[in-house]
Amino acid sequence: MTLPQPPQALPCHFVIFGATGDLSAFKLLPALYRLEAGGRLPAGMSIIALGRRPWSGDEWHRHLENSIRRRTGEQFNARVYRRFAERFAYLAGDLHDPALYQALSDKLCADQTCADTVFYLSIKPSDFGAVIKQLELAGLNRPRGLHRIVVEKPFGEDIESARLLNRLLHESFDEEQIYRIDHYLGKETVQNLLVFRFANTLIEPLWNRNYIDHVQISVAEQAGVATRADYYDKAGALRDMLQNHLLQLLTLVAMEPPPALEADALRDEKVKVLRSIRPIPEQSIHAHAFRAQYGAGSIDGVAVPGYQEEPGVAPGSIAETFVTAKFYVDNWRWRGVPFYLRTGKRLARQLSLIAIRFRHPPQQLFRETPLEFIEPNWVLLSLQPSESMHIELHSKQPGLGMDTRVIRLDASYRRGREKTLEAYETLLLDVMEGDRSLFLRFDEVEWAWRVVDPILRHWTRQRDFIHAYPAGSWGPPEADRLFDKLEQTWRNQL
Ligand SMILES: NC(=O)C1=CN([C@@H]2O[C@H](COP(=O)(O)OP(=O)(O)OC[C@H]3O[C@@H](n4cnc5c(N)ncnc54)[C@H](OP(=O)(O)O)[C@@H]3O)[C@@H](O)[C@H]2O)C=CC1
Ligand SMILES: O=C1O[C@H](COP(=O)(O)O)[C@@H](O)[C@H](O)[C@H]1O
Repeated sequence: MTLPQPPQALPCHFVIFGATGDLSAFKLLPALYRLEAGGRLPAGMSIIALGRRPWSGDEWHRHLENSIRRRTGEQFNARVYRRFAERFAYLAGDLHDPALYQALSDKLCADQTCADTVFYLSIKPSDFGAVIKQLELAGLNRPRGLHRIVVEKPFGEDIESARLLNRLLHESFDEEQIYRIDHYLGKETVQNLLVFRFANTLIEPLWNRNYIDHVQISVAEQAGVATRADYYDKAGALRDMLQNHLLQLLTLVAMEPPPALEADALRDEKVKVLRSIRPIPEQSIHAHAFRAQYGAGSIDGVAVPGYQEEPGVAPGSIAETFVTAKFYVDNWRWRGVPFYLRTGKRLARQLSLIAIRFRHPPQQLFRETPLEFIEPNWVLLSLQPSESMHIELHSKQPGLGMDTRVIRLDASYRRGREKTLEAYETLLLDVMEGDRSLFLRFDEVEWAWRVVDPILRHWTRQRDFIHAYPAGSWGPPEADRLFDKLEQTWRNQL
């Protein structure tokens, strides 16, 4: 799946904006540590962590060590950690303040021979523009063509701001320097979806409206908003998850086989899917999208506060922590097949699952059992916590009668203790090696905004109401109104 890329030198510096935040603590720093442990970080590359907190170097290093220990547990290796920690310097400051960029420039330019830098924007989207402008004003984007900039999702806050952001980026960086990241594309389970579909002649002929009743894509989290309200309260689940991760999954389920497993060929096919999604008319948003916010409840028997009580959440906030939406891909393969997408925080269980439900057989062979009562076939692609793939079929129960039971074929791709790289390890390595294959092209982002923009506009007008669900549930039952048929219900387990 890798396109030949122009050779790019390994970077000398890796700069993280938002290094004190959640993404950094839980995903970026542990991924960099694992790359260090695997001997994959460029020798001599320094890592500059930028945060708002006025921390000393020691305070930063305590935070760094805690983050790594928390994620590595018994795998923590003190020798590797020492080598890793030596790469870091912490710079405190406000990212709107030119003084921060002066201090950064002093650090980066101290060694005149070593220039190539990765700038990683692990901050809220409304701050992306300010950082890009300040980098330009401080001359840190020069010489043009040299550095790389990684921009987290959501890329913008709606279609217009995404276009503006893209224009702004191109004023300072060439397209080859820009890495629009969606870490779901770095997950092996997600990449395996393409292999499952396009390397098996058994599957592909059934993968269409003639055999598939509907598709469900769920990303359910048990975690709440934690310390991320500064970002999340303005984003909400639609921008945070659905516009990017879930729509990317939808495109991979629905796309046509590309002419080659090459980055741009894949992107072209994904864009075709996004372009084929039927626009939701403003007057029927309520039948296609649903939002809600968690209230107090309990997760695994432990009481947890509601969203409104979380630190940093604005009083009376109507940010959605749960969203479900129904889309139709109006093309020859999929017309009439609903794609149900759902994601939420503080749900009953962590479950990221693509569940494909097949149609009932056309003939009622088992006279006592009406067709609607026969369990349909499912293909279940579980992304996490279990990384597995199952196909549910019917088989005869042993005995004299003709009773059937559901059997499951295990099509999981990982055997035993086989290890894989985590998404951020793969993607950070790609950035350092200059490989943009798994990163988004702007038209993908733009078309994805086109899909969700009508929902955002409608919700902005309805600023006064949001449904509620207790933490630890599967969301409000009212959300089921999106299903086209009574027999369609969410699949909440593998
Ligand atoms: N958390 C996750 O699991 C994932 C997050 N992302 C994306 O990563 C980005 C960041 O999210 P997340 O880490 O969760 O958000 P957080 O709110 O946890 O972190 C935001 C970071 O930005 C810094 N910051 C905010 N305002 C300023 C400012 N004015 N000056 C300097 N620094 C500032 C904060 O510094 P300080 O804390 O010191 O105030 C903090 O380091 C978002 O785009 C999100 O979509 C993507 C994938 C997963
Ligand atoms: O992008 C984000 O993703 C995480 C979930 O990522 P996962 O790899 O653990 O599934 C989500 O918690 C976060 O809100 C969002 O910003």
